[in-house]
Amino acid sequence: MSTNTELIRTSYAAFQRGDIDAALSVFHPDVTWTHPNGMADYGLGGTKKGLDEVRAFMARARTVFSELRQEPHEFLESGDRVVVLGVLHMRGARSGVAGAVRMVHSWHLADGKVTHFEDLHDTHDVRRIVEPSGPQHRPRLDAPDRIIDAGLGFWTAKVLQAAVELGLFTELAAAGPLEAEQLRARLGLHGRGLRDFLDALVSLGLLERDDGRYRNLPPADTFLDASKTDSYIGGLLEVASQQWYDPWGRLHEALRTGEPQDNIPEGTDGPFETLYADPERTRRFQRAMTGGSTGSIAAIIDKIPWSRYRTVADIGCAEGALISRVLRRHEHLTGTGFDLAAVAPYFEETASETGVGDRMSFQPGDFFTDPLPQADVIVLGHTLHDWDLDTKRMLLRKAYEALPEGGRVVVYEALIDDERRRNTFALLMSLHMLVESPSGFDYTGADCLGWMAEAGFRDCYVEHLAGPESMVVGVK
Ligand SMILES: C[S@@+](CC[C@H](N)C(=O)[O-])C[C@H]1O[C@@H](n2cnc3c(N)ncnc32)[C@H](O)[C@@H]1O
Repeated sequence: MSTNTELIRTSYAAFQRGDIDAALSVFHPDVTWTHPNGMADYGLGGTKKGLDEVRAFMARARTVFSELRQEPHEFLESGDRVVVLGVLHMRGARSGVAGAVRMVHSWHLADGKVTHFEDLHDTHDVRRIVEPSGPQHRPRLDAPDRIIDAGLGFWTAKVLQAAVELGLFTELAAAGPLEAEQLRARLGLHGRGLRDFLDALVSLGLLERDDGRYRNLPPADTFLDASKTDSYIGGLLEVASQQWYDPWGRLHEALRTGEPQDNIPEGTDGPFETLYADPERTRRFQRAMTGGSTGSIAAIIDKIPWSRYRTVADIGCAEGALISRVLRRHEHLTGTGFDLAAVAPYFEETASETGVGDRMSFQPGDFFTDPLPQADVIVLGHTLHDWDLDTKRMLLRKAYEALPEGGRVVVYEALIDDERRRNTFALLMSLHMLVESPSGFDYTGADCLGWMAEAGFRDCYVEHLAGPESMVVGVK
């Protein structure tokens, strides 16, 4: 190994031990140290010159982060430069929120001393950790109008769901701007309430109206046009309307009895077998899962170091959105979708439509009775939350058994924040499990880190993905 890389490794090791003097001993007294400008709000951005300024920077960093750990993964050396790829694990001092952010460190050396260091990372991700009042945190209900708005939240929900179920956005995407009367005829509507319905969607920022003609705004065009299969999320709203709305109407009953409210007759099979007995509901559910996972999948494609791995298995893969999208971006990978046999036709459809069918295959199975498929990376998306604690732990144990040394498990879903006071969506998702499943519940990143450690995983971390969702990653 070259001396430059060795030198830098010792600096990381010293920093990890908290031995700042040793960490800085490899730096030239006139070193320049550059941090992203986006961190200037916390007194950290810009370029520092000389060891005193670097020490002051580190002291400042300790007031912003109560924990800061660098996990270097790759050292790429070229001449007098070393570039290090890795992950920064941090906890916001004020927020208490922990998370991980990808980092690129660029080191310049001359005569065995570091002359310039630059830390590159996405400051937007850091902001979510330092100031957790981002999209996960809904406005507090601190005024009568806000309380009423939240209490009547189902009005907005039903307008959105009806628009999706009627195919309004898909029609507008295909036909271009249409007058209310044209929409009435094309969608087979009565006409009463139509203008209010369309203008409500204008007020919500999904439609625009010019000279009496309605058109999709970009969010509706991208996410609610069913013909854009890669970005469509409306499947989730269809299921919300047709399957979840009624049971949620009996939330109070679920809280009284602890029983799910989805009308599954007692003594029938598990929730998924009952759901999959009906092909129409099965198809709808598959589309809903894809819709709900689209944002997180896009982030996972970038946030796992896929170049180090050759195979990926998605446990509870539904129609295969994750496998097909990861494989499309990372052409060296092959993937296995593992799910109940009833899901096979929908997975095969995805395989044939996405152009990566030769690299993805379906393995039917039941994770209660079968081992999981062997792969370098095993993904469990929105799967642990369906089940009780013993099953969650059992699935992580099985994932550990199926991975090679160095392989990764990736668990992703809406994680409740560790203090259980911010991520409203994740808390509501857990109530959704109450209403929809016999024993499921959502959990915090800290909970999952604990279960992973019990299963034997090391170097575990939590990283934000999209909206209210995060992933927990562990290495075998
Ligand atoms: C909530 S969905 C999540 C789907 C997908 N991973 C996602 O995030 O969009 C749970 C998945 O677990 C699958 N599943 C349920 N019970 C299973 C079992 N016993 N064995 C294998 N898969 C199962 C379901 O069929 C479903 O596809």
